[in-house]
Amino acid sequence: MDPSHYAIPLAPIIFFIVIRLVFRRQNTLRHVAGPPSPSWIFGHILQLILPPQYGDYEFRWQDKFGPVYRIKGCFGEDRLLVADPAALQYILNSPNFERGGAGKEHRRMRAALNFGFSAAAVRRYQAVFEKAAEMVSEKLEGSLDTSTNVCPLLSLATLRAISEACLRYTLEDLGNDFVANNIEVMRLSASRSAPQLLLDALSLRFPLWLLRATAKYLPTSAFKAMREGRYLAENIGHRIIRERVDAAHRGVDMDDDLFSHLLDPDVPNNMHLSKKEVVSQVGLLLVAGQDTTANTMAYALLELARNPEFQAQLRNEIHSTLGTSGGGIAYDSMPLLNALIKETNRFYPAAPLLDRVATKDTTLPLAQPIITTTGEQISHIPILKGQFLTLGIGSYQRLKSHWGADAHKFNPHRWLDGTVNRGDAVGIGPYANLLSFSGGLRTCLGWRFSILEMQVILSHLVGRYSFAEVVEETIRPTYLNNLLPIVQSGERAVPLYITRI
Ligand code: HEM
Repeated sequence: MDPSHYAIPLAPIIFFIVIRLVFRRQNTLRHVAGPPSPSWIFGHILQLILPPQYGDYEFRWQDKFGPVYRIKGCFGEDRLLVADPAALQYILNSPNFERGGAGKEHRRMRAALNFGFSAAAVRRYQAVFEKAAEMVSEKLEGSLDTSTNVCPLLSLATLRAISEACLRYTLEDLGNDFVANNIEVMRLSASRSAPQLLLDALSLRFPLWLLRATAKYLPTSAFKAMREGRYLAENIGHRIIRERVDAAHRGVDMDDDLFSHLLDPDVPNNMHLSKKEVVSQVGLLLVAGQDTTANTMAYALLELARNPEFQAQLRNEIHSTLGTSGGGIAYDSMPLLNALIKETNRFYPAAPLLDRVATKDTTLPLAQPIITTTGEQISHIPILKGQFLTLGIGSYQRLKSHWGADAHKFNPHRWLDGTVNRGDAVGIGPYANLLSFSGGLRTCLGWRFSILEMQVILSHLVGRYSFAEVVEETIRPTYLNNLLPIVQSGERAVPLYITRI
């Protein structure tokens, strides 16, 4: 690729960064301890985002400096890496920190979308998840007793589940172009080139509007596939609107469907979305809910393959529960299944790093005081408006103080033997004191959806098949927008030997 292709889109970004650096205020983080910076241009960003395996540096820094420390962003910028539970709790629940996007608009969108993600709404999707699980097992039948990459199958299942539950569309309704492009986006997300990764690292620093404007013109294949994906998702959005409006005119009852609700003229004003906003929700839902859940399930199957004893115990639990349930399965009452799902979310959070920027001067409370480089012990850190913070969700979920001395080990038993139920943890996040689904004002809307989907699909698969590791493959959890399982070839894959029970 000719480097001049990047020059035009990068010029405004560099200009923006230089202006910010020139006009920055006195740094309140200068006495917070942290690792020495390896480079002025990249700071710690490459070590944080692109280590050989996710967490290689981050977890060592946490051991040395504690759950809050200073790192360098690009071009000498100071950033705070935060994994302290009280500080995370404060940031996630405070309007003084944003991720981008207007607060009021965001609250309105959440209120509108929440209709499709309440506990009652999600219970109604169980049959959809069961059909998605059936689809995976039908496809597996063709590749038993050989090494099979479960990632694409699980991605197709989660795409199908969101589409059927939220849009009332089958995969065929989404169209071949959409499904083929979706597979391409998934493939490219695991094989981005160094300039694309650098751009990602840089993009943490500039506002969303500038990123969007720039991304429009980037000539890389990943951005092209993403643009195509957005275009196709918008077409689906327009089609949904046409069909729902038409159905409403014909007096057809759309039966509590999310998108009919979003388009209902009688919904209260504070939840009303314009047609343009409704269209944009289609792409958001398909992207937010597909690979996050698919990768989490792939990691769960991988860990079961590594631990045949736990796998056999879980299979017994599944068989005995399915045998006695008479159809209405109480997934929440299956201790081993839920311990597996919790531990997988703890160990492999789909979004291990989240970024926030302070919208006001404020003070960050700490659960665990820190010693500054001047030897002072502090339990609060002043934060200036405009300060970037990186929320170390992955690091928080490895705190020995919270999860036990073996926090760096995958061990579902910690959820069964009382290690994490001592009651001294700060109540944080929507699920099991984990922050995999974020928390506070931007808590994942689909967390209940995702948990039930995983419960249904994993118990269906583990009940029918046995999973074994492909020993010659090394799988590296790698942070490429999502925590992806990457094999030696650079592909996103969890290859497993699968046999019928
Ligand atoms: C294992 C599965 C999942 C994980 C780990 C996950 C994680 C997350 C995280 C961390 C965020 C917040 C990002 C931030 O604070 O910057 C988020 C937001 C969101 N998620 Fe999920 N998610 C999962 C599944 C789903 C599913 C299945 C759906 C929908 C069907 C969904 C829909 C959303 C939406 C709409 C938002 C935006 C919420 C907002 O901005 O207020 N997610 N998710």
